[in-house]
Amino acid sequence: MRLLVTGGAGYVGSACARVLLERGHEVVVVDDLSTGNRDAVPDAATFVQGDVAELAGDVLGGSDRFDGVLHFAAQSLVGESVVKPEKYWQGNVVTTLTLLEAMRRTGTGRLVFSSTAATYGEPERLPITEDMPTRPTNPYGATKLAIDHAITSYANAHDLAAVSLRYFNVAGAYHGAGENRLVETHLIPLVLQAALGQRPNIAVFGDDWPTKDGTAVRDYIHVLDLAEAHLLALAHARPGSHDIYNLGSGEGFTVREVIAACARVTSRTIPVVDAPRRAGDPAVLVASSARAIDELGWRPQHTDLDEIVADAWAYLVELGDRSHAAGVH
Ligand SMILES: NC(=O)c1ccc[n+]([C@@H]2O[C@H](COP(=O)([O-])OP(=O)(O)OC[C@H]3O[C@@H](n4cnc5c(N)ncnc54)[C@H](O)[C@@H]3O)[C@@H](O)[C@H]2O)c1
Ligand SMILES: O=c1ccn([C@@H]2O[C@H](COP(=O)(O)OP(=O)(O)O[C@H]3O[C@H](CO)[C@H](O)[C@H](O)[C@H]3O)[C@@H](O)[C@H]2O)c(=O)[nH]1
Repeated sequence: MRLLVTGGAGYVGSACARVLLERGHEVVVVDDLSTGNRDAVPDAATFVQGDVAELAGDVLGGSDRFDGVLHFAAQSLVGESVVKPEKYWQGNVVTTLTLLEAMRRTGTGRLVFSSTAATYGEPERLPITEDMPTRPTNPYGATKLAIDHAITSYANAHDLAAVSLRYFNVAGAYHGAGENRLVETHLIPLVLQAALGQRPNIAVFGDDWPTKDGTAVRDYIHVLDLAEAHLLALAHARPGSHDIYNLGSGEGFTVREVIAACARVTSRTIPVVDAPRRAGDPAVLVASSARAIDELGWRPQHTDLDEIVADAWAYLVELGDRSHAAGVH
């Protein structure tokens, strides 16, 4: 297929672009490099630098038709979304509505959208299934939920073939695609940067959550397993239908367990400090991926936390001075 990958210079988008190319697809990446890196875009992809909201019409309307779009481009930091919600409503909802219109006008019929566990908010029970209430606890999750609703109505009214993948916490690395953001807020890369001495310590946000050690629980999914799910979703998408799938490894780890895994894998001492809870964070998020396993035939292969951390560590070590964090203290 000939595919538009928005956000293909970012962490997840660049890993998926690699896997799509490996399977023989043609990939055009549109990315404004606001949080992504030019050198993360695979050489075999065509790269167009700029804002999806401005470029989607022109790119999709070009002489060669696209078979589909994988839409990764987004603002995606929970904490930032609480203090700058306007950036999230504009950058996520308005941008995606523009993309959906460009797809409709150009007859581009297939969409795989990066939704999130953050659409559910604080779950009533665990693991989280797709039929549970969606009550986001932060603007980031609210914007992704609004987009999911918009996609459903485009599928119903305009025959869009759409799949939303609700990722839980993505981690690990694949062939040069890993987490290297200018402003890093995600737990595993921050802990590993502390292990490398690029940061003085890791702050644990809250030790009074209702969990086994008082720190928040998340479900970490390997970026390569996630990429495989995108390929399956592309093949599965049917006109007039919008299917939603949770994607996680199905096991929850506390922040302290993640730090312990990082210490094991790196054999380094990781200085830890306690800090207040982060605004907008739910206590526990653990996925049921049963629907993706049943309907997409998804088989996650890299669910072991130490393996996930080891891949992230190998990426960071190989990155060396090219890491944005190398100069940060
Ligand atoms: N990383 C996770 O744990 C996680 C979990 C759930 C969902 N997601 C979703 O997955 C997607 C990818 O996340 P990521 O972690 O790779 O983030 P990222 O910040 O590494 O990548 C996002 C990419 O999109 C680009 N971008 C943003 N807005 C753009 C715009 N308007 N036009 C063009 N390019 C734009 C950025 O430059 C960046 O390269 C996001 O939609 C995010 O909400 C991520
Ligand atoms: O320095 C830090 C960073 C994070 N945490 C904690 O570690 C856990 C994981 O935090 P991340 O920032 O790594 O990830 P989030 O769970 O906040 O969010 C991630 O997963 C969500 C879905 O679960 C979203 O989709 C979002 O895009 C993605 O960033 C949270 O409890 C957070 O409070 C710390 O204690 N210290």
